[in-house]
Amino acid sequence: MLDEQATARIDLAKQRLRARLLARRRTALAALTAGGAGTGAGAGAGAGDVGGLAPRILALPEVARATCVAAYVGLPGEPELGDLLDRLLAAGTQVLLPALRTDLDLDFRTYLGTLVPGALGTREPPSAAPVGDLGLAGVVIVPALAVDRRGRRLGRGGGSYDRALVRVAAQATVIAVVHDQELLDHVPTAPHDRGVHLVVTPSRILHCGPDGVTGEHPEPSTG
Ligand SMILES: Nc1nc2c(c(=O)[nH]1)N(C=O)[C@@H](CNc1ccc(C(=O)N[C@@H](CCC(=O)O)C(=O)O)cc1)CN2
Ligand SMILES: Nc1ncnc2c1ncn2[C@@H]1O[C@H](COP(=O)(O)OP(=O)(O)OP(=O)(O)O)[C@@H](O)[C@H]1O
Repeated sequence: MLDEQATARIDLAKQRLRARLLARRRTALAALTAGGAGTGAGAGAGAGDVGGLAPRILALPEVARATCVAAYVGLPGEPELGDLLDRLLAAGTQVLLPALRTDLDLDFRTYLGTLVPGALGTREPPSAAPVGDLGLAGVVIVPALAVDRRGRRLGRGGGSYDRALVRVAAQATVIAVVHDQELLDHVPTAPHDRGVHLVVTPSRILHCGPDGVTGEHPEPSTG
């Protein structure tokens, strides 16, 4: 266990980093909007990610073989996921999406093609959509503000995903999606923070382990 001072130091480091990363996303989004590129499908518009990450995520073997994938609906400033959710559905994959509860914990509901507005600017399956069991997802795709090469993840600060990821099966693959410049050398984390196995950016796919990157596509020397 960390003492109170150590925990406070980590929290402060996270808060500062979060503020910097969110400011950068806002600036990039403003520049994109000012440039007339539009805001994508109304959510998830990200600087320069035209076309989205869907094809590369769908081509991952872990995703291709999963019968149930938990994902999320993009928010403005996040990397553009394109039509990932609908393509998963079309492939016959069960898709679970988060619905934000008032305590900031997440329910996961089955995506059946419709979304309604949720809290804090999110969009979620309607409340009538069947609740899904996150423990049955073979792949869990999570949003992040930053990730490091060991798979340590910084979220928006609600602890939503830290709590949700506790419910994920041990053998599931957790994938974080960030912009290239949000792949950092070090992300401050506390013991409760849950790491990720794979990081997808608009130009790279990294496999992370406790000692750092264990594999990369494309290989750095060939890229
Ligand atoms: N795409 C996506 N979905 C997600 C998350 C996320 O980070 N990204 N979350 C990760 O945990 C949860 C939602 N948590 C959130 C936490 C804060 C804000 C937020 O700061 N929103 C803006 C706009 C608010 C509004 O429009 O009302 C803000 O408060 O300034 C949004 C979602 C679940 N779904
Ligand atoms: N498993 C948990 N159960 C209860 N509270 C938790 C849990 N994990 C984290 N928290 C609390 O949530 C708050 C935010 O945590 P943290 O800064 O790690 O969020 P984050 O990982 O950046 O955000 P998120 O998980 O929402 O993407 C902290 O006060 C933390 O104590």
